[in-house]
Amino acid sequence: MTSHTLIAGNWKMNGLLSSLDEARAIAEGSSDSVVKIAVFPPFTLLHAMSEALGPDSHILLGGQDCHHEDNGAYTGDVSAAQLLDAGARMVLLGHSERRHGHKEACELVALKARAAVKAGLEPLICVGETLEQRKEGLTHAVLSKQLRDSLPDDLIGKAFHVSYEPVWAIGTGMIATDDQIIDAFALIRRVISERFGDEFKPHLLYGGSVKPDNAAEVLRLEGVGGALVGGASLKAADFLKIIHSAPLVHELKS
Ligand SMILES: O=C[C@H](O)COP(=O)(O)O
Repeated sequence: MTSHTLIAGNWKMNGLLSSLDEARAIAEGSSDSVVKIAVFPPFTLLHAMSEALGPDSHILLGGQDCHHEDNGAYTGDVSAAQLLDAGARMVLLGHSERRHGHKEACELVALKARAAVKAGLEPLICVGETLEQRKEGLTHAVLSKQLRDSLPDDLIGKAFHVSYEPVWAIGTGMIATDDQIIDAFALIRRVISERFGDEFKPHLLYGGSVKPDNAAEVLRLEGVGGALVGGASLKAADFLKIIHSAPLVHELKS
């Protein structure tokens, strides 16, 4: 069974209205690609980007986080329904910059995932170990716990994606080795199929220092269904090179 490769760009806290030109250039430069493409701009650009790309754009937009409640007195937060209203179809959850920077626990990520699917968004849930945890031989234990506790039962039968992002590979230029990625993906596939059944095969992405010059190698690895790209998604020229180096489809392994 095959699925379209998903290349997702996380702009993090980068981008002003003037950056919409990059989004337009990404759309124009990938109009003939069947690779699934997603961009996660900051909240401030979501609606403007949706308008700039138009209602029939092949670029899927997503929020970088959402609150777990539908609405209420949560200053500074954004609900899943508000993301949808602004043009999002997806939402990033459990990114390590939130798990570590904002001390978000797995249980909170699970509540957010529940709110996301309830609103009709596809969650892209991130998991990954720190360098210390890897050195201590805890990678499998950490990934298993994050997957077990961050993925609610509400995801059963819903479209969602998981990205393996070793924390030490994010923004460092130090991409994980092929063996490390293959090993982590085998574990992630096993935990997800134990939890949701063999039939269920979400997109599994790799994230962490994916660049135009290493994307093709990562994306050809067994079971890698796409990439979550940070820094190299900010410039259309770089992001397009990654999109064009991706296989159009990949095998879904059980
Ligand atoms: O969400 C994206 C990841 O954090 C990867 O970021 P990076 O490509 O800048 O290393």
